Amino acid sequence: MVRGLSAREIKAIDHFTINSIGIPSVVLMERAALSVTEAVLSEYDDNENFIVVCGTGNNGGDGVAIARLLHQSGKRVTLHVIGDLSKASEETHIQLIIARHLEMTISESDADLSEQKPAIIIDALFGIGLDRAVKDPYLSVIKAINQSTATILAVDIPSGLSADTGIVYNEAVRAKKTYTIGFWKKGFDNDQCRPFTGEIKTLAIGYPEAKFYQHLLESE
Ligand SMILES: NC(=O)C1=CN([C@@H]2O[C@H](COP(=O)(O)OP(=O)(O)OC[C@H]3O[C@@H](n4cnc5c(N)ncnc54)[C@H](O)[C@@H]3O)[C@@H](O)[C@H]2O)[C@@H](O)CC1
Ligand SMILES: [K+]
Repeated sequence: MVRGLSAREIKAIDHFTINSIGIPSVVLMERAALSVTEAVLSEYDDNENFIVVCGTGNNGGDGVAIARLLHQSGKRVTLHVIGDLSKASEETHIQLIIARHLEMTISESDADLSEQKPAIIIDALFGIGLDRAVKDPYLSVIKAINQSTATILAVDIPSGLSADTGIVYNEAVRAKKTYTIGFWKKGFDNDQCRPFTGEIKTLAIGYPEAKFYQHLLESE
């Protein structure tokens, strides 16, 4: 079994893939979105309503792209973006422009998160960039997600969980299933994270084979 990687190792592989191999960041993001959307539709295609809850980092960017792809496949998609949009990453900013051009409505509040009867909520608030306890507005959104009756699916890692330790800082999304991007996270080996990750599926998104990035991995 391939060992789980730390957030630092994955970020180094991302940087190497983008800057030394030459696969643009938004291409990786689009491939991540395509892989998650395909996996979600293969399992939950009979669902009509989706709520995608996004942060402003690249995990959020994955989420905006997933929302757009679900929208284009004819699903009813409500897209929430939580946080200061002016601080959105470059890739997430691009995804938001695309979504707006496709006339998707983008809600910046989490008001109707629990009222609506969404069949599925997709958690794209935080990914491997989470490095501290979550505060409002994210904290109340995570609680609202966990209180909903929806099926909860996490993008890359359930928001609130440390990718390195598998431990919850203070609150985390309790997902039924986690679609993790590219690599198994070191924290997933900690069984305490199972109530938050649910079943984990690792999705390939075109990272180079291990021989190209072996030199970036911390020694065992
Ligand atoms: N091109 C790329 O680099 C790719 C990135 N991917 C996605 O990008 C994610 C990593 O994205 P980012 O590194 O932008 O980080 P995240 O999107 O995980 O987090 C966003 C930002 O939140 C801040 N933050 C951390 N803890 C916080 C807290 N408790 N409260 C408020 N803000 C907090 C950090 O500054 C972090 O940059 C992965 O999990 C994955 O989903 C994938 O799409 C693969 C390709
Ligand atoms: K997430």
